[in-house]
This record gives sequence, structure tokens and C-alpha cells, in this order.
Amino acid sequence: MNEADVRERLADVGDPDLGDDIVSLGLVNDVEVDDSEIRVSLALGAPFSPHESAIAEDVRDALADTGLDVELSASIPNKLDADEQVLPGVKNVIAVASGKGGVGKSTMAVNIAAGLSALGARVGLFDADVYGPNVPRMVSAEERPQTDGETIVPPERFGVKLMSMDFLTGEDDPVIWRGPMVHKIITQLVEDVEWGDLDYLVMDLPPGTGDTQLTILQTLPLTGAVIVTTPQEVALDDAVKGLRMFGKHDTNVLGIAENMAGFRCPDCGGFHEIFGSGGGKALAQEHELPFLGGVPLDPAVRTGGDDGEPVVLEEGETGDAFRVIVENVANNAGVVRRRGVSEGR
Ligand SMILES: Nc1ncnc2c1ncn2[C@@H]1O[C@H](COP(=O)(O)OP(=O)(O)OP(=O)(O)O)[C@@H](O)[C@H]1O
Repeated sequence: MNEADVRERLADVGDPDLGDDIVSLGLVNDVEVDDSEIRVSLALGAPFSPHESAIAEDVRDALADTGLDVELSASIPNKLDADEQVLPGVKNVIAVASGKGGVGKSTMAVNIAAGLSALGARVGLFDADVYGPNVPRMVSAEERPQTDGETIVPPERFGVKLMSMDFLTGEDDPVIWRGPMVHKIITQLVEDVEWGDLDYLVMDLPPGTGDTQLTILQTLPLTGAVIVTTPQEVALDDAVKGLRMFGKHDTNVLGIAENMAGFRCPDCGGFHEIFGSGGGKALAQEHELPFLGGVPLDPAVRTGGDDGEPVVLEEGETGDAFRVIVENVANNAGVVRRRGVSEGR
């Protein structure tokens, strides 16, 4: 068994999204073979995503009958040097955005972060929602991050490192959120917070398409954005504005998630589509974007957001709905990363 034999076998492993085999796509970096072991380094970028886990499993299967141990590693080298990178320890930055307020963007961000962590990933949640910060509510006053003026250690919940703009400005400060101020704080949050090594940093953006969002798009290397909408016409119209903003900045959209998509009545057991149905899916189709899934109206979502744990960590229909979205987000982040490699970006 030599390197060429290994590559020949790996040419039978298909990529579930990109429609070709992993060798042709350039997703096999290094192959080393010695007497006891085969070491393969794969260009996979979305740790713990189901599709990339499946690719790794298929690689193991393809080499299973060689009688040698198989050691896999996965990385996509950054083209920039470490000191040129904005967040060198962070593999993927995922922004969660909505065109208008109140559609459940923060809820989605928290559940995506907790869900990715439950899959096994190292995750941070950065609450940049200056108008309705949610992270401070998840952390008791004593747990607020201490800063010695230089570095800030983020507190943790559900295995997720948490940071909020609010932690820096103080709850009582009537901060005027203008461009330069926002830029300064975002830079500080990125440079001074000890995120450590993260597979995913989920950013809860403020609703809308204003200065803060633009600053973030310009400052941070995003893998992609998740757009949250409810099925109502007005929310969908605003979601389109969000799409346009990301389009202008060449930011990948990982897909559209629909919130408050129907209500399972606990009394009658029926399913009521209070805000209409299918709007998010239709919007995704119209713009040729992935539909990530829909989450119903469920009082457990709100109580989970207030003091309990995110519903994605619980059994049941609504938890399942969030888990589908989490898996689709991770899979689609993987598509963006692997496509980048195979297209030489
Ligand atoms: N699927 C749901 N079922 C029940 N309640 C929900 C659901 N999604 C969100 N909520 C509740 O609706 C309220 C608004 O949600 P959230 O804060 O996530 O919205 P948002 O879009 O981030 O709003 P904003 O950024 O404008 O503050 C919260 O009280 C939240 O708990």
C-alpha cells in the first residue's frame, strides 16, 4: 500500500454536496503511508457537521481492509499569516441576521450555538445585537466577564463561550451607536476577548441592515450568514433586504430559517399556521438559497430563552426542529469551505 494506492481508493469517496469525488475536488491534502499506519489530511472545514463526519467515515471505510491503522486530520489552511488574520483561532464565523426585529433572530442564534456545541464543536456566541442584547440575560451578574483592561475572559453556558457588546458598554451607558463607536467596540471584542480555539463563532447581529451590520461584514471573515424570518409577508420583504446587503458584500448565505412557523395547540392537538405557511421556503427557492428548516411557535422556546436551557438541548418536536437547522447550518458552512478549496479560493 503506497500513497497512490490510497488516493485511488479515496477517489471512490464522494462529496455529498459538491457532486464529485474528494480527490477530484482537491479535498485530499497529504497522504502518508508507513508499515503500520495511513495518515490522511483532508480539507474539511466544518467540524462535527454531519456531512463532513460522513465523508470522514467513508474515508475510513475505503481504507478499512488495508490492515493498517487510519489516522485522519482535517484542516483548511488559511491563506493569510496568523498575524494578518482577524480571528486566527476561529475556524468559522457565522452571522445570524434578520431584516426586522422580533422575528426570533437571537433565539435562533442561541439555539444554533448550543446545538453546535451539543454536536461536539467548540463554540462561541457573540451578541452584537445592540438593541436587544440577549447574552447578558443568560449570565448572572457575578459571572460577567472580568477585564484587567487588556484581555476579557468570556463566561460559558451550555458549553458555549459568551460575549456581548453590553458587557463592555455597561447596561446603564446611553451609548450612541454610530459607525465609529461600533467599529471600535467590535474591534475590541474581536481582539481582546480570549476566545481560544473555536470551530464556530456565532454572531447575533442587530436586526436590520444598518451601520453595525456593515461594520461587521467589513471587519470579520464570515463563513456565511443565516437569515431568520417569520412567514408573514412584511417579515419576508425585510428578509430580502438582508439578502441584498449580504449579496453586496459577497457574503455567503448559508440559508433561510423560518421561525414561528405554525403552532401545535396543546389543548386540541391541532397544528395552526398563524402567520401563514411556506413563506420561508418559497423565499429560499426564489433566491436559490437553501431552506434550513422551520421552528414552530412554542412557549418552551421563550421560557428556555429566559432562564432555562435552549430548546435545542431538549427532546421533542421543537428541539428536533432546531436540530435540523443546526445540522443544515453546519453542513452548509462545510459546503462553503470545501467549495472554496476546490475552486482554489
Ligand atoms: N418559536 C418561538 N416560540 C415562542 N416564542 C418565541 C419563538 N421564537 C422567539 N420567541 C420569543 O419571541 C421574543 C423575540 O425573540 P428574539 O429576541 O429571539 O427576537 P429577535 O429577532 O432577536 O428580536 P430583536 O433582535 O429585535 O430583539 C422572545 O421573547 C422569544 O423568547
